[in-house]
Order: sequence, then structure tokens, then C-alpha cells
Amino acid sequence: MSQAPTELELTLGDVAHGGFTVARHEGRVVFVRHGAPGERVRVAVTEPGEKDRFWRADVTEVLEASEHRVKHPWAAADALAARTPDAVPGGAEFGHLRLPYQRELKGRVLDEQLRRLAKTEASEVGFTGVEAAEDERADGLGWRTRAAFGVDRAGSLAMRAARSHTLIKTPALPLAVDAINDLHLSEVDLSGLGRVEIAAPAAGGAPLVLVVPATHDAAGVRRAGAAANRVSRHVGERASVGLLTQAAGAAADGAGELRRVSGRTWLQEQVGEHAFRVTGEGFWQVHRTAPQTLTHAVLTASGVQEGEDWLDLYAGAGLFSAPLAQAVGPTGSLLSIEGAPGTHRDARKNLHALPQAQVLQGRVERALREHAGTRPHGVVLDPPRAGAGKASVAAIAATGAQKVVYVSCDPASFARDVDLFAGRGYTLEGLRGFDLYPHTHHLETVAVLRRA
Ligand SMILES: C[S@@+](CC[C@H](N)C(=O)[O-])C[C@H]1O[C@@H](n2cnc3c(N)ncnc32)[C@H](O)[C@@H]1O
Repeated sequence: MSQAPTELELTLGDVAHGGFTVARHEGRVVFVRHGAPGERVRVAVTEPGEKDRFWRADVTEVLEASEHRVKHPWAAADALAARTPDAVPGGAEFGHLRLPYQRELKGRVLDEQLRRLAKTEASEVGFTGVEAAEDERADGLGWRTRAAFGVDRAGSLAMRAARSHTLIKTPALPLAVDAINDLHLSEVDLSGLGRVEIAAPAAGGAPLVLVVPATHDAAGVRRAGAAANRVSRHVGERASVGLLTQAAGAAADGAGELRRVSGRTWLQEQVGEHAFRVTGEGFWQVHRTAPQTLTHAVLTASGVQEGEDWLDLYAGAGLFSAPLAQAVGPTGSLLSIEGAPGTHRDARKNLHALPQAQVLQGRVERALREHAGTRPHGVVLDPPRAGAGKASVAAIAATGAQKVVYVSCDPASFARDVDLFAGRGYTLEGLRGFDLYPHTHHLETVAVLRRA
């Protein structure tokens, strides 16, 4: 049998979920990174199995360029200028395309997922294209208020290449807000650390730097403690520093330990008139203006009125719970459900001044069991990337809510859930898309479903 080729010349077809364009070679599908629909390109096949159903490939040379191709705004992430196309940090895979065209492609992916998984046309439910976040910069940079870095063998701040364990030294991240880059953590010896997470409050104030040991044995934690002290000396009063002694998500789940090294272990965020405390690794929207963009979209989509009863599921620190509780007022009610214990504790504090808000900790699919038949006026849900799934959709439908406002960061799980809701009598009635992740393939949607 002949060997699979390592190099091909291809004409690229349309964009697919995940940020690839789809091409064909002798009947086989090839998922290509760093290209654009319609381009004629040379690619390196990265996973060439002769028996594989599809291959993956990276563009190495553009033979006929798309009119939407531009110079990548982050030089280090420019795959065509790199030594090899996989030697670029992940997280800016659409940077070689004009911003409006990035949004057009995201809209096409959303439309395609809805057609395929929910037999629904986005344009039939009022979708008019992916909108920019409120107050977006023209260059689409400087938006990340949360950034996660690795640490390379030399102890330098680094980022992982997409679909790879390769770490690439990253002195600055142009997608991040200045407050993150201004800490210049690339100047610190980070040996002993496996991960560094930086969160900067969108409204200003000291960022929080969380460091995670490379290994979690006693010696590893000691080495990480020494690195945390070096970070703390470097940032001084400019940032807080904390040491997370377990793997990703551990502190937010209550299983890990977050040790204060200097400053405080939480951040204060402000959205409109509501203040939010967010502890450690607790969830908060990543784009600097995502909290207000989504709050406005959710309140508009909900049509919430004084005196109504609403549920906010997968509520995080209460970003939507607070304005919803305020909108229903003392004669209405708002039930906020969040799974992670640490984030739930934040939500309790954040909603303390709103007695109409009840805050529950637990998994949505279980916590909702007691609410079957309670007939709230509406439900807001904002699940993680995997979506709500069968059990949660069934539990939400069992409440008897007339209206569901679904906030999603993944068009595939969203489309699958729309189909699950359809099976429970809910019809998709409205849909907006937001580009809360410029230069990446990700998008956020806010949808309205109504019980027939
Ligand atoms: C995408 S975030 C949304 C949070 C909030 N709406 C916001 O915008 O800040 C999803 C949240 O769901 C929580 N979560 C994940 N799975 C859950 C489950 N099965 N039940 C309850 N909460 C869950 C996560 O801890 C996270 O806080």
C-alpha cells in the first residue's frame, strides 16, 4: 500500500466547527488549519494515516490567497511566518483573516450546526450575523482579562501550540489586556511551575496571579512555593499572588487548596451597578466587555418583568442572577444554581443584598428535581462548553417554564440541545451571536426558546 503523502496542493472549501476549512483529496476529507475558504494552498499533512477516514493538515504556502487574508496581528502566532506551522501558540487561529470575515465564518458554522443537528435555519429565527462585543477595539486585540500560560523547560512563561504539547516562549500576549502584559512575568524564573493563570479585573485594579506546581508531591510544592515568592517579589503591590496546590479547577471545586502568597485571593468585578467577587479560579467571562454584552442580551431576550419567577442555571458568581433578581424585584423570585462550591460561595456573597434571590449549590440536573412543575416564568442557562445535555434539558422542561434563554459558547452542543428541547416541546424563537473571542474560532450565542 502506498504511503500517505506528507505534502499536498489543495483548494479549500468552507469553514467547519473547530476553526478548520474542509478540503478533499482523492475523496478523503482533509481538515486544514491556517487557511481560508476558496484559497489554493500547499499543506503539510500532520496526521497522515493511510487508513484514516480524514486527515489533518496545516497550510505551508498560499498559492492563491483569499481577499480576506491580512497580516496576522500577533507576529508569533502567524503560522505562515513560523519555522513550522505548528510552532505557533494556539488561541489566535483566525488572526490571518479580517475581523468582519472572521465573524462571517463563525455565523456560517452556527448556521451549519443548527441545520445539521437541529434541522433549523438560523436566518428563520432572526439571526442576522455575529455581532462585535460592546466597545470592541477595531483591531480585536487587548480583550482577554483571563489568560493561562504554561512554563517551558527554561522556566519561562510560555503558551501551548494548538493540538500539541509543544510550549512556545510567550513574552507578551496581544489578545490580553495591558494589565496582564504589564506584569512582565516573562522576566521571572518560573522553574517549578506547571501553569500560571492571570486574571485582571475589567474595571481596573490589581490582577491576581495564580501559580500551579509542575508536580504535586511535597518537593514539587516546595519548589513552586519558591517560584511563587519570586513572582510576588517581582510584581510587588501591582498584583496579588496565590498558589494552587492541585490541578486545574481544583480550587473552584473545593478539592484543591488556594494558598495566599501576597495580596488577596479574589478579584472584584463591576458590571453596571452590580459588584461581583470572584475567587481564585472561579468562572468569569474572559472578554473585557463580555459581562455587560451578555447581561444586556440576556435581559433583552428574557423580557423579565417585576413580580416574575426566574431560574438562573450554571450561574457562576451570579453575573445574570443579580440583574435578573433586581428586575423581578421583591415581589418576584430568582433561583440561582451553580455547581462549583467556591464559585457558589461567591454567588452567595454577590447576591446577599437581594433577598428575592435564592442561591443553591449543586448539579443542575439534580438540583432541579425538586422544582418540577413549579412553572417559573423563565429559565436562563449558561452551561459549560459541553452544553446542558439530556438530563438537564429534561429537568428544565419538567419545571414547565414557558421561556428559556440559552447562553452558549459552543455551537455544536448548543444545536444538539436545541434539538433536545424541541423533543420536549420548545421551539427556537430568537438567536443572536457575539464575537467575544476575536481572532479565535469561538463564538457566544444567546437564544430564546419558547414552549409551544
Ligand atoms: C459558562 S459558565 C457561566 C457562568 C455565568 N453564567 C457567567 O456568565 O459568569 C458555566 C458555569 O457552570 C458551572 N457548572 C458546570 N457544570 C455544572 C452542573 N452540572 N451543574 C451546575 N453548575 C455547573 C461551572 O462551574 C461554571 O461556573
